[in-house]
Amino acid sequence: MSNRQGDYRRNGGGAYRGRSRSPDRSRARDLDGGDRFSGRGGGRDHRDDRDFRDARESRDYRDGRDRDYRGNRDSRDGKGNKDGRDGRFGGSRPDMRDNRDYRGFRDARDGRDSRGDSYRDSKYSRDDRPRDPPLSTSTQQPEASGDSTMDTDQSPVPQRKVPISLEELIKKKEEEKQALEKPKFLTKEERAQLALEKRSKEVEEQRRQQDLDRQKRLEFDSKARNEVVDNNRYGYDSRINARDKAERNRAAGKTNNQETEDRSSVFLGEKEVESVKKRYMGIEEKERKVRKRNDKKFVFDWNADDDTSRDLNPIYTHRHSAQLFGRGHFAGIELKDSKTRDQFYDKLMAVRRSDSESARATELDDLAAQRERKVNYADRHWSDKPLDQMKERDWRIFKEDFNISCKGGSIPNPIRRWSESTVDTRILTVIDKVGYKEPTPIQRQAIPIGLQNRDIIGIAETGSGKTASFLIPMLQFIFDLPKLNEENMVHGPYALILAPTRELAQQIEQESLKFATHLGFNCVSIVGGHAVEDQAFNLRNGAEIIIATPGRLKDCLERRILVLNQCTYVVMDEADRMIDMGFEADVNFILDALPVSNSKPDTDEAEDASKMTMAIDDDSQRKYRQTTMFSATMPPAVERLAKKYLRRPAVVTIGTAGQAVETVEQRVEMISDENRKRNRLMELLKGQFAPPMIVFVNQKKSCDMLAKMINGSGLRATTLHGSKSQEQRELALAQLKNGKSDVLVATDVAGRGIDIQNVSLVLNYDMAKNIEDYTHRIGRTGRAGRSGVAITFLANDDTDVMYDLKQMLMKSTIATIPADLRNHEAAMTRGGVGGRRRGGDKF
Ligand SMILES: Nc1ncnc2c1ncn2[C@@H]1O[C@H](COP(=O)(O)OP(=O)(O)OP(=O)(O)O)[C@@H](O)[C@H]1O
Repeated sequence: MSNRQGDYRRNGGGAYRGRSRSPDRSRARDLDGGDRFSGRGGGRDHRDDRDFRDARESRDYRDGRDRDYRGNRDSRDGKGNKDGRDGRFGGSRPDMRDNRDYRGFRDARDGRDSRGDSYRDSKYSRDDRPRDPPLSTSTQQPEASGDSTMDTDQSPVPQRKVPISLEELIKKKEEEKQALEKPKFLTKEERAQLALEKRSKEVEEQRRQQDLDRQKRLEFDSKARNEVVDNNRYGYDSRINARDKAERNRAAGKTNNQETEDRSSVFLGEKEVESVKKRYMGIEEKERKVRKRNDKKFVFDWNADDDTSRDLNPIYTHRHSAQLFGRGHFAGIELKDSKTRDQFYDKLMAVRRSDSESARATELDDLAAQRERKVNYADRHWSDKPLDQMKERDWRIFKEDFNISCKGGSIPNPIRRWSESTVDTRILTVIDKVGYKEPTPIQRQAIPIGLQNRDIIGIAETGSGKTASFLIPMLQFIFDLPKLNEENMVHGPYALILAPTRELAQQIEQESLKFATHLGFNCVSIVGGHAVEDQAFNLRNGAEIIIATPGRLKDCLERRILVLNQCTYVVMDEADRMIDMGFEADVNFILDALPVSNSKPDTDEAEDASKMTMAIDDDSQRKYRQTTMFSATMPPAVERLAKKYLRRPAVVTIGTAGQAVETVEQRVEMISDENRKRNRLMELLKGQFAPPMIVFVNQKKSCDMLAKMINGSGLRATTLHGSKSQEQRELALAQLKNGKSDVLVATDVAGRGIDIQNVSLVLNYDMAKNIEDYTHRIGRTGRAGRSGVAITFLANDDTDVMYDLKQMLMKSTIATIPADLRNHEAAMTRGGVGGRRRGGDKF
């Protein structure tokens, strides 16, 4: 055993060498173990002793944290432990590292000294294994040693503390430093412990800081209190007192709310307190006003007492109100008013003035009064002024009063009364006889224009007297022409009036006859439904005025029954309707049959009244042809006709073009079901309305059917539509006019121009196909200033016209729009059929 030990010892200092030379793993363990053994058994060997001490220290160290570290390191990256570098296990051979790894892992797991394990792993048996030296001392000897030196040092050596060398100390420190720098593995408990310590330190620091702050605040408060004593004389004491009081209250156990109220009342006004409460305490809110559909137009979200500005600021309680009197005066101040207020000064001045000064003052007063009289005179209403004193401003006001608007150059002033017009007195006499006291608006403006021989487009609401507005200038025009005789009557009439329907043509004839018979003029109507021969017979004596429907007139012209060689005055009544009915070609044919020698030039001369009223040439009395168009509606389709045949026309519009007359109350009922319509029709006809009444339908067969039904109910009904004979049509109208019928059931044939007195109700059993026809239909009532009612049954199919109808009802002040129509999808946007613009006005 000693030999073996000796062998080992000889190899002791060269552990590395021995290991490197021994690839065998078991041998390496032997060498390793031997090396360690000899090192410890070095006894007095200086180095060995140190080694021993190191080993002891190392063991102590290992028992502590290093063991964990080592175990961790070993198990983590498989590298050799620190002891290996000391040479005790040394070497970098992989086999050895494996061995160390295993040991390190086990150490970490068991928490035992790895050295013992190394011994166990060595080839030494239990008996041969050297004993561990006691930890407390370094003097114990190894159990065996093959070294002679050891043998000689058998006697106990007095213990001597050898100071550690400087190099080793540095090395040791270096190692410790490295160890500290390396990452340390901490158990969960240790980490928790560290976190607790850290937190407690933070809490401690916070408390310390709070104490410091509190201390500072107390110091500040006491300092401020001292200052407040000085400030009392400046009035700050009340605020401080309030705060003190609040503190006292708090001390006395008052509630927070009471306290806040007390404080608020000191600093804030009542309103402010309320608003603060509302903001922070959620005080109950006033209910917000919900605006109802039928409420007044302007509804505000606030009440008058919601205005807090008055209460908050005394400045606003006595507001200054601007003293402005009357508009139109300089700086808004009326001199008259200020004069009366200055009477005091006037009296004072009168007392103080000398005689000469008083005389001068009187003179000045007279001048002022004179000036005032002049101003007052000039400011008179147009109705108080003679014609020659009418100013431009007066005419403007006059036109505004009658809703007259004109387009075109050199438009003459309107007529205020019949006597002021330049119309022949014989005509005026007839006007008086007919009973037209005052001219209607369209007559006021269209007659003077017509008298200037200007072309006119006249647009005025239904029943507004358009017939007379073209008839009167026409009569005047004919007056200036040579009397019709045997010679010139073969050249045809002087004037031609075209109308879309026979009824309208005949009605115009009757109206014309009122005037013409008195004036000695002859009027003849040429309409369909009557024998051409009869009409030719009527023309045997010639006629100054012919009223015709385009179709029959064309027929007559083609058959040479009539010629238009001297026709110089042309009227197209309801021109839009003629085009609608497809008469445009016929109208063109007729107008082309007029002589071209007297057509007006398309220059500014056409607007020159002096030139247009004169004869074209000196040797004859021929005049320029005058062409006019009149209707209540004037859609753009008429523009083509107007452009071709009218020269520089003056466009006169009364009110808004296409608008229904304001005297008609329009009502709409949404009914689609036929049975309901019939029931409602009977209910209305037998209700509040007095005869005559007119019911409009869209189909001829509906006319007869409804008339039968109405007749069955006890009312007397008659019908008017295109399939009736002319006699039946005329009879129907005559019966309604003379009261033999109560109800006229008609198609649109009766929609235009038919003038029956006192029609109380127009009922659109079927809605008209377009808004123009609707306007004319409802215009059969409320004529010549009288009032009437128009009721329309609107079906869901009438989508094409809903938008225009809604717009028309909205414009009227006395119309009611049902919710069904107001909210109907088709009433929201313009519909229209075939791209045609509805209700438009080009002129
Ligand atoms: N100045 C007037 N004073 C009183 N009544 C008048 C006046 N002018 C016309 N009238 C009467 O007013 C009614 C309507 O006149 P007229 O038929 O000419 O109207 P309108 O505008 O042509 O109507 P519509 O557009 O329906 O054809 C007639 O009965 C007519 O006698």
